[in-house]
Amino acid sequence: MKPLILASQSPRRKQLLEQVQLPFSIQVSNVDENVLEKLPEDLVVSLAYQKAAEVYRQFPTQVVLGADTIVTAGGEILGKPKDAQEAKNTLRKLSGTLHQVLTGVAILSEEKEVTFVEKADVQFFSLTEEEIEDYVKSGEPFDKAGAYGIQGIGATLVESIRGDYFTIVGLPIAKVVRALREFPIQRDPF
Ligand SMILES: Cc1cn([C@H]2C[C@H](O)[C@@H](COP(=O)(O)OP(=O)(O)OP(=O)(O)O)O2)c(=O)[nH]c1=O
Repeated sequence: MKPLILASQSPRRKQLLEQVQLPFSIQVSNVDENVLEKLPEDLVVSLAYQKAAEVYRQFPTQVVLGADTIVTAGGEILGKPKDAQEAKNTLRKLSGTLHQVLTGVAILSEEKEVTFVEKADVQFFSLTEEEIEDYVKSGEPFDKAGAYGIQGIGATLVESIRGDYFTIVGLPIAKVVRALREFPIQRDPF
């Protein structure tokens, strides 16, 4: 049985793995996220794979989990905003729209590799300029794809969702746990 490593600096991903009581450690990967695949589905899987692969190269006897989340709206990929201006522009684009959140997952081990992508639809309320300004001032948008966090103040921007809530937060935890059952990890509480 092998230890599980989460190749992520995301506090949300850490929390979700803790929530299901899987023992794991964290090794942060340093992947250049500017790689541009044509399809959003390919892009998130490729980024998740690269994050996991970088850590797996250093710990080839363990099982490594990587993930990546992006938002797509009107054919555009909206990643993490670089500054307040970009955060505001992103939120203006999402205002009143139905958009998609995609999370790619990659699990690597000596025995096998699994990759998959999960999608959720999110309908935003129409946002006022004041609402956008206030939200950006809160600082919450900066480390988040699409410049919002549904698990935080961003919850007030969301009218409805279709799909797995946890895909939006950054890790479709049920599918991840199910996929991990195929791997020889140290302890499966289920
Ligand atoms: C849409 C949305 C995104 N996010 C977050 C999840 C991800 O952490 C982040 C997207 O950035 P990612 O590049 O997927 O992940 P990360 O840089 O935070 O961490 P790492 O690469 O080390 O794994 O956006 C939320 O927390 N809530 C949301 O509602």
